[in-house]
Order: sequence, then structure tokens, then C-alpha cells
Amino acid sequence: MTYVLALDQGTTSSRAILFDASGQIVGVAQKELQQYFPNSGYVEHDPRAIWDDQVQVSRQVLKESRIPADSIAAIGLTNQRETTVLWDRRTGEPLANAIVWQDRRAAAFCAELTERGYADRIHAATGLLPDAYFSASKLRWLLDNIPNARSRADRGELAFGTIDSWLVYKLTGGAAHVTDVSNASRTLLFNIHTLQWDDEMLELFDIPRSLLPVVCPSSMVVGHSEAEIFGHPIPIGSMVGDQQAATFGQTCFETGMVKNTYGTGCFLLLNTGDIAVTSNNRMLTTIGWQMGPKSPVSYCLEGSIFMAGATVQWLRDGLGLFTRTEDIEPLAASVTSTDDLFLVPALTGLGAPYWDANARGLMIGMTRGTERAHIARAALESIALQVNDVLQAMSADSRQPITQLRVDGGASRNNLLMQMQADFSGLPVFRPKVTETTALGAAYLAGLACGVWPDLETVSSHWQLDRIFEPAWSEDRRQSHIERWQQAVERCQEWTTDQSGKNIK
Ligand SMILES: Nc1ncnc2c1ncn2[C@@H]1O[C@H](COP(=O)(O)OP(=O)(O)O)[C@@H](O)[C@H]1O
Ligand SMILES: O=P(O)(O)OC[C@H](O)CO
Repeated sequence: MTYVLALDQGTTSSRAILFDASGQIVGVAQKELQQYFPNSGYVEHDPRAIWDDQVQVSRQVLKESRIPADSIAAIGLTNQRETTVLWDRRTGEPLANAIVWQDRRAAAFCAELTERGYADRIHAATGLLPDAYFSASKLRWLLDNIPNARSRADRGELAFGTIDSWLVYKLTGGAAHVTDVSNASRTLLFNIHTLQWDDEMLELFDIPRSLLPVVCPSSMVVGHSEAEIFGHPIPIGSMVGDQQAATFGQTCFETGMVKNTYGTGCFLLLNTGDIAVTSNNRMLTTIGWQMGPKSPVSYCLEGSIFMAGATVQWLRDGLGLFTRTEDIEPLAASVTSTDDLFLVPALTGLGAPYWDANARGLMIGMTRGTERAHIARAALESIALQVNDVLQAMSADSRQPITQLRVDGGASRNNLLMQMQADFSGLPVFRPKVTETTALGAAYLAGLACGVWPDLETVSSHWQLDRIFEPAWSEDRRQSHIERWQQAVERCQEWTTDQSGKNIK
């Protein structure tokens, strides 16, 4: 038998998932990742822990599945995107904690770029907006704040990478300093049309070229894991950002197909084929994947929402509203409506389509009758309503109508949330049997590079439906609920005035 080992390094956990040649899961191992919040608006990870955890779970899944490393045809690597690591090329030691995608510390600099009139040029070259979400301003912050980092970078001693680069560097014992087009397209430094690092962007963010990894296709052998890690060298057949991987794992290969992943955040991607569609509605244009050095890239429109499953975690850990994540579903279902209560989870500002770094969380409509259950229900509704905002904006950009939504990610297990999504959007929601589509997409891309699967048709035939959630609300009910939500969203916007995210009170 042939297997593919997917390494899925997410925001909240590191996973290793073993797939067989029919795309079925053979084994899973997972470890929670410690989050660090050293300052208001800061979110950090320890890159050493990311590496150690990823090796540990990979070894564990091989051991528990009793699959020897020489039966693994390929490693497929997928990762939380934008999160920025700076390390010493010689020792392989990081200079600081990784700055996570959710971190807002560079918001002031990004706002300044907008004020100086750079937003259109940035969007034209990179498909992105000048926002602290992306890697460039995080890297600039590291270079400016770690003693001697700039001079060391100028001497070529340092390497920058997103988590894919960092893990491949470690897996190959420092032999490969690479990234793929999908991850590069999230840095704000990569020109998505020429497929090169962009000189103007490097200058704007003051980033020396010597720091940058070599950009590769998403599906290609970029190196082999060192023999001592798994007892046998394994080809690394793919690197791909996790949201693009999920789009691939959902087999959204045709133009016009859409998926939404419900994880820490929500990420809705629409395949636009080989055309980089420019959004008029504040969606991002991003690279989906590239199948090989001679293949064209596939582009996507993306709507990124910062707080989705993280809202549920906040209710659980921050407010202590319930004990286990899955408790939210029965609690929310114990009432039939929120009684006009809305929660806007702008805890780290708002992403698409609002892009307001100064928005902050809001709960409105509380009465003496408001109970825990109403808050839990409003939290689930907030996830589906944010996704609906993105769907509406994306429909306006799309050349063809969006007719269905494929879903995945941890929170897609929540049936109530999926029914809300169908009701609020008026679209049928399709949930596949395998919701680990991020890992599956990375496995497919690696397996396609290493001969496990011959072509996209074979891979497409693996997709199996678990359940369809049909919309049940009338158009009037849907529209008035959305209007009420949008009133709540308006009220939470521009709440802080300090773009850096510091608490000004
Ligand atoms: N039954 C559920 N209902 C609502 N949210 C859930 C449920 N199960 C998991 N989640 C949320 O999904 C997220 C985990 O999903 P996952 O896809 O593993 O995320 P990530 O890849 O971002 O780490 C967490 O934020 C968690 O709160
Ligand atoms: O780790 P996830 O699944 O929440 O995904 C994070 C995204 O890649 C951030 O852009």
C-alpha cells in the first residue's frame, strides 16, 4: 500500500494525518499549540515548539498506524499562512517568536501606507491590501525591533519564511529555503502576475532580498526529509497555504466553485481559474496553487474573517460560558432565536469585507431576559452572518452566480451553524465526509507530484457527500435579519483610534 503523510500546521494545533491512496484517513495525531499574547493586539507562536510538535505528531501517527516511513510516498505540507519567522541561516535558530497572522502590532504602519496613497499599487501588484494581517509589515517590525537584525540581514546571515518555509528548512536540515506561490502570495511582497518577488514592495517595506526564500510550484518535490527524522528520507511533494489546500481538498477545480473553512477564522475562496480577478468589493486576489514549473497558476478570490471558531473559544475560555467546545451547539439550540441579540466578534478588528483594524467586539440587544443560551446562539449566528457578508461581496465580483457552498474545518461539524449558514445565505451547504480537507489538499498535491494519483479527475472522484443543509428561511426573513446584523456591525466600527491596537483607555 502507498500512503501520503500530510503535515497540517494550523493556528491552534499541529496535526499529522496519514491518507491512503483512496484519500481516506488512516491515522491522525494532533497537538495543541501554545498561544502567546504578550501585549494588547499581539499574538505569537514559538517556532521551535511548532517544529518539535510537528515532528512529534508525525512520528506518533506513523507509529500508531504501524506504517513504516518507507511506505510513505510523499509528505504534503500545509500551514497557517502569513505567520512570520526570522531565523539564523547558520544555526537554524529563530531570532524571536513568530508573529502570527492575527497580530495587529504593525497596523499603524499599514494605515500610514494607505494614507500615503499606496493602497492601489499594493493591490495591483499583490492582490492584497495594506493590512497588518499579511507578512511584510510583521517582518519589517522584526527587523526594526530585534537588536542587530537589520545589519545581520544585510550581511545575508538571516532567513525569512512563513511556516511552510520554516518547516521545510528544518525537515531538510537547512538544505532548502523555499516557499510556494500560494504562501508567497500572502506576504505582500510577491507580484501575483509576474510570479516574482516585487522590487517596489520590497522597497516599500524595507525588506532586503537576501532574506527571501526561493518560490516553487505548490505540487513539486522540493527536497527530502532528513533520514534520521523518520528513519528514512521522504520526498516533500507539496507546500501550500492551508486555505488554498482546503480549496484543493474540496476538489474545487472548476472556475466558480467556492469553499468555506470554519477554523479559528473563516476563509472563503472562489476559484477564478487562470484569471486574477480584481475585486471591487474588498476581496483579496490570491494564488490558489501551481501544479508544476510549467503549469499556469490557479487564482482565487478570498474573503478572510478573523474571528470564527475563535469566538467559540473566547466564550469557552474567556467568559467560561461552557466547558467543552461542542457544548455550544446544544446550548444555542435550547432557544429558538437570539431574541434580537447580536454579537459582533470584532475582537481583533474586522477582516473582509470591512477591513477595519479599529473595530472592536460588540454585543447589542441585551435585556433582562438574556441568558447564556442567547449569547451562545448569537455567537454562532455571528460566524454565519460574517460568512454571508463575504458571500454577498464575492457574488458581486464573480462572473458567474454562486450556487452552492462547500464547507469544512473544525466548526463545520456544528449542524446548527451549518443550518444557519444555509438559512442566512439562501444557498445549499454541502459538507463532505472528510472535513480534514486542508490536510487532504496538501496530500493530493504531494501525491500528484509523486505519482500516487495520475490526474485531477481521479482525485475529484474521491469527494464524498456527508450532508446537504438546505435553506429554509423566506427571502423577507433573511433580508431583515441581515439588515439588523449590519446595523450592529456599523455600531462596532472605528471604536478605537489607535491603529497599533494598543488599549487607549
Ligand atoms: N462543534 C463546534 N462548534 C463550534 N465551533 C467549533 C466546534 N468544534 C470546533 N470548533 C471551533 O473550530 C476551531 C478549530 O477548528 P480547526 O479547523 O481545527 O481550526 P484551525 O485550523 O484554525 O486551528 C476552534 O476555534 C473551535 O472553537
Ligand atoms: O490555521 P487556520 O486554519 O486558522 O488558518 C489560518 C489562515 O491561514 C490565516 O490566513
